[in-house]
Amino acid sequence: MIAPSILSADFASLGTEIDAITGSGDGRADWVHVDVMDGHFVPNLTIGLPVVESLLKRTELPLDCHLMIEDPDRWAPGYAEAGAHNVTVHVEAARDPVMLAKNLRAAGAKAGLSIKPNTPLEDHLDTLRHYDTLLVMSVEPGFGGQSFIPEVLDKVRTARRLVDTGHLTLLVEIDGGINADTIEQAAEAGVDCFVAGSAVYGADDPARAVAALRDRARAARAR
Ligand SMILES: O=C(CO)[C@H](O)[C@H](O)COP(=O)(O)O
Ligand SMILES: [Fe+2]
Repeated sequence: MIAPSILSADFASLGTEIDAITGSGDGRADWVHVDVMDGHFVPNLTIGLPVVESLLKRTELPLDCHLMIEDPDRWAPGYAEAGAHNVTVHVEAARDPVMLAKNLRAAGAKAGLSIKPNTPLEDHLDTLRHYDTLLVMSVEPGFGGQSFIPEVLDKVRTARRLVDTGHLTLLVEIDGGINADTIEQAAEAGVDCFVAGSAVYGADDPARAVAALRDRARAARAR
C-alpha cells in the first residue's frame, strides 16, 4: 500500500492535491496520510480536526491520520469519531495506549501506534496486541523531506516476523524519507504500507510517482 503524505502538498489546494492521487490503477493512493502536528510534541504546527473533517467530505480515499501531538488520549478519539480510517498516536505521548486503542476502535477507526526512530519496539509488544497498525518512523517526526534512517529496518524485520508467526495482527507502516531509492530496502524488510510525502508531491506527476513507488515495492517484496 502507498499512502502519500499531504505534508508536502500545497496546503491552499488540499482537495485538488488529493484528487491528483485519486485516479484509477497503480497511481491511485491506498490511503491519504495526514500529518497532524501541535508544535509541542514536535517543533512544527500543521493542521487539525477541522481540516480533517473537511477532507473527509471531499475525498473517498481512506484518511490515515498521524497524530504528532501531546495528550492523544484526549484528542485522538475525535479523529476516529469524525470518520478517519486509521488514527495513529505516538507511544511516547500516550498515557494509556491500551485504553486509547480501545477508544479508537469503539469510535469506528483502526488504531495505529507510532514509534520514533530511537524508541525500542521490544518495550511495547504487549501494547501492540491492541493495535491494527504499527507506524515505524524512519525520520525524527516533525518535518517532511528528511533523510531515511536505515537502522529502523531492524524494527520492521522484528514486527514482520511477529506478524508472520501469528504473535501480532497488524499492518507494518513506515514513514519518513521513503522514495525510489529507499522503498526497496523497506519492502524487503517487510513493510506493508509506505508513507511518502516529498517523493509524491515533489514530483511533477504525483500519480505517476505513486505508481513508480508501488512498482519498486512490489518487485522488492517478490524477491
Ligand atoms: O510524519 C512525517 C514527518 O514527521 C511525514 O509523514 C513524513 O516525513 C513524510 O514526508 P517525507 O516522505 O518527505 O519524509
Ligand atoms: Fe507522518
